[in-house]
Amino acid sequence: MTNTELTATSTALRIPRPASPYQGDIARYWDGEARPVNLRLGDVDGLYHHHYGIGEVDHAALGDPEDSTSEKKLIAELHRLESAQADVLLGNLGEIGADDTLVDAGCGRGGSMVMAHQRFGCKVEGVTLSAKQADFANGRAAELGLQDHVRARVCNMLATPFETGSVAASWNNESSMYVDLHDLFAEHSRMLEVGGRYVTITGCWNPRYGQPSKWVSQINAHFECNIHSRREYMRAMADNRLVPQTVIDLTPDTLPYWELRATSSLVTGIEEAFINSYRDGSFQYVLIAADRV
Ligand SMILES: C[S@@+](CC[C@H](N)C(=O)[O-])C[C@H]1O[C@@H](n2cnc3c(N)ncnc32)[C@H](O)[C@@H]1O
Ligand SMILES: CC(C)=CCC/C(C)=C/COP(=O)(O)OP(=O)(O)O
Ligand SMILES: [Mg+2]
Repeated sequence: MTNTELTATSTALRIPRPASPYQGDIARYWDGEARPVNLRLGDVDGLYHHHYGIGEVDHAALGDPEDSTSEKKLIAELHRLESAQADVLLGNLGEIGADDTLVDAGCGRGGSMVMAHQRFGCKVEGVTLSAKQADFANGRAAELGLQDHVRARVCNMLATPFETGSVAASWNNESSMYVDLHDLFAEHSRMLEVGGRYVTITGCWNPRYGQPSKWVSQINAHFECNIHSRREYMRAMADNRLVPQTVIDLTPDTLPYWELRATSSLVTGIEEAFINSYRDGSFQYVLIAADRV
């Protein structure tokens, strides 16, 4: 059964059959996801993210914690830090023209895709396992009048429909912990043009710690994902003609986001695991930008 064959029950919706039982679980997970920490932040300006934030907290913007508007200000500040994260990723894609095509692998509700189009004026194609997310992202694109430039579809990022060598730049924003990295980078390498750019922002376990810590295991269980080590990223890129140009340890930049989030009413229970693993060095938040050679 290939990725493009359709299930009997979902033919009307043209949803491809998941490539594995695991991918079926992940599709169901994201179809059912509706955490206020994601929806209320997205409601701030209509950019819906499923990634975390970076940068210094603007304490002046938070105002007086006793004030009746303090929760609203806190939500706006967390959202600003999440959009700042996407801005940093997009800033590492290199020179992108309006005629280029970009691919967001594991696009979620599409916030980064809209930001990419607004920044470069180009076409942005996203893939997600979740039909609900793809519908949501396409709905937002239509509301913004961007349906000709921003499109999400239900598709396995390991077997995309994009032509070989047709993509100027592609990325994974907190979505590479759901797949085998060799398979993932082989597919990015295939779709990217020679000289094209690949960028990921991801959490990875630190080989210096030894093995995944209990906090990393807790994050894996919480999201049903499988966090890779930093070494695995480097090896799998090297094996697939992706040569790192920039590696940034964003761990110190993401801690303020987590410390702020831990004080909000929108906590989900996973904050302690991120804060402790970033502090004990067992887990790192990194950006890797690589050229397709
Ligand atoms: C944590 S969310 C990140 C969403 C988005 N990148 C963002 O920054 O808002 C993870 C995403 O990866 C997607 N995903 C996981 N495995 C996938 C696969 N094999 N193919 C396509 N998408 C996948 C999920 O459907 C989900 O949209
Ligand atoms: C850095 C790592 C390990 C990320 C794991 C992938 C993931 C679930 C990201 C955030 O999604 P989300 O925005 O839906 O999560 P939350 O509800 O916690 O904000
Ligand atoms: Mg979130």
